Amino acid sequence: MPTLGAIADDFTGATDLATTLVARGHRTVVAVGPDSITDGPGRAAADAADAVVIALKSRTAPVAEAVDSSLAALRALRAAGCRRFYFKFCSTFDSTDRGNIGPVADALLDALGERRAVVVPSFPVTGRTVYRGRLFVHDELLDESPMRHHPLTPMRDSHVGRLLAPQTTRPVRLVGLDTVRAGAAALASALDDPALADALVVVDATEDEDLRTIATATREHPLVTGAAGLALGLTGPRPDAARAAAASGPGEPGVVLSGSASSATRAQVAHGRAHLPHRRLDLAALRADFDAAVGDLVAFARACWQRDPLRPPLLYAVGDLGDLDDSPAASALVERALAACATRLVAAGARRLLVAGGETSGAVITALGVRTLTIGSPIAPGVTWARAVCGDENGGRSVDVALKSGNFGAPDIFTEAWSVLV
Ligand SMILES: Nc1ncnc2c1ncn2[C@@H]1O[C@H](COP(=O)(O)OP(=O)(O)OP(=O)(O)O)[C@@H](O)[C@H]1O
Ligand SMILES: O=C(O)[C@@H](O)C(=O)CO
Repeated sequence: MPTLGAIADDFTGATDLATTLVARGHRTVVAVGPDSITDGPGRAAADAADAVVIALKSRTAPVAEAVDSSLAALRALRAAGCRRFYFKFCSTFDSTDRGNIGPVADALLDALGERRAVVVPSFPVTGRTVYRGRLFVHDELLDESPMRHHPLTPMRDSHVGRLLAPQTTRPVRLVGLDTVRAGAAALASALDDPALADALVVVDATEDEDLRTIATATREHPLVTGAAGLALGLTGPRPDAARAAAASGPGEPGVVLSGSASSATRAQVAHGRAHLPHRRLDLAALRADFDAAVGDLVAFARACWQRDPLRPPLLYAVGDLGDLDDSPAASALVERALAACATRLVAAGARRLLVAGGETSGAVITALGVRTLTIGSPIAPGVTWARAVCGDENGGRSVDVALKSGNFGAPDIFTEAWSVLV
């Protein structure tokens, strides 16, 4: 029976957290939405796990919808037996003045009858650190990093407290690195200070050891919030937690579907364009005749498989920022198109899909009717292969999926990820 329940605000974040939990000794299942673990095989998978991560597509949803789905996830996790909870948001704090990090954290605290929670975006292995409340992405402050230009959540400040304050009804407080470095006991008593009793508390961390200290200091807190880094300090009961074997064999058809406009993905798209057969989504063609435009992309991918099964085609939405279309429906159109490509390509034989972008991954996995994901071979920090069973409407096929966060992975990930799939 699981004891740790996590709610991730997007799908790449869910597999990011799950891969860290597996590495730390938790048998972990990723469930697609709260309903996936209420009965059937999803329920059985949850019962056999130490940790369950529920993947939501709530990061950029309307606030009320994000709150409702997060509360539904909390109810499902409690019903499954979980006693501690982890709200996983993005390591670059992707959100707007309205939310959804603050409103979801507030709602989860209220539902648990709790008053305060730590807020820990730091994830040093991917370059995210927090010092004096400012979030850095490698050497740059968040608002000076390419996250400034994100199509859905442009990050125009780097002070986590200032980003969070307009989103929450609670006061926002900061606990600095000096307190963290004083050790878990000192940090625990600092967090128990009555001045922080009702607050969301942003905690500095620049190294993995800081995250382990924060995890130890908060081990009695029913709710923690953060990126995946905090899970480094959560030791599970099974150091040998197994990883799923691949569903597909080498040479079986694969595809890269990229809807991300993030800078790391743009470098990966550039590398992919140099080494893989590729096509960019044509938004005008999709608007004019959606089915025909998707049909062209699918036909292209199938022809690529026939020519060279070892070089998966790359279907991508953004090569450079000039490709971005700022009309309101463009992002939904791209998500719908890549999701339609995924279902049609799986029907045509695709067994391995590398998807770039959290929203994009949510659209693809939902369209495939996947209910649970089992973590397989790791690819890069925060990126892993996972084994998924498609819904009956997609033939119930088992496929391998890698859900890559927009800003994770080396430039050659689209060509190199396949070699670790065993
Ligand atoms: N050409 C385009 N014009 C407008 N919107 C686009 C275009 N291409 C992609 N998008 C949209 O941009 C959004 C990118 O978000 P997504 O979460 O998929 O990537 P990301 O933010 O880089 O990833 P992550 O959340 O994992 O960091 C998607 O909604 C996608 O549909
Ligand atoms: O924390 C991160 O950066 C990622 O897991 C993520 O949330 C990507 O969308």
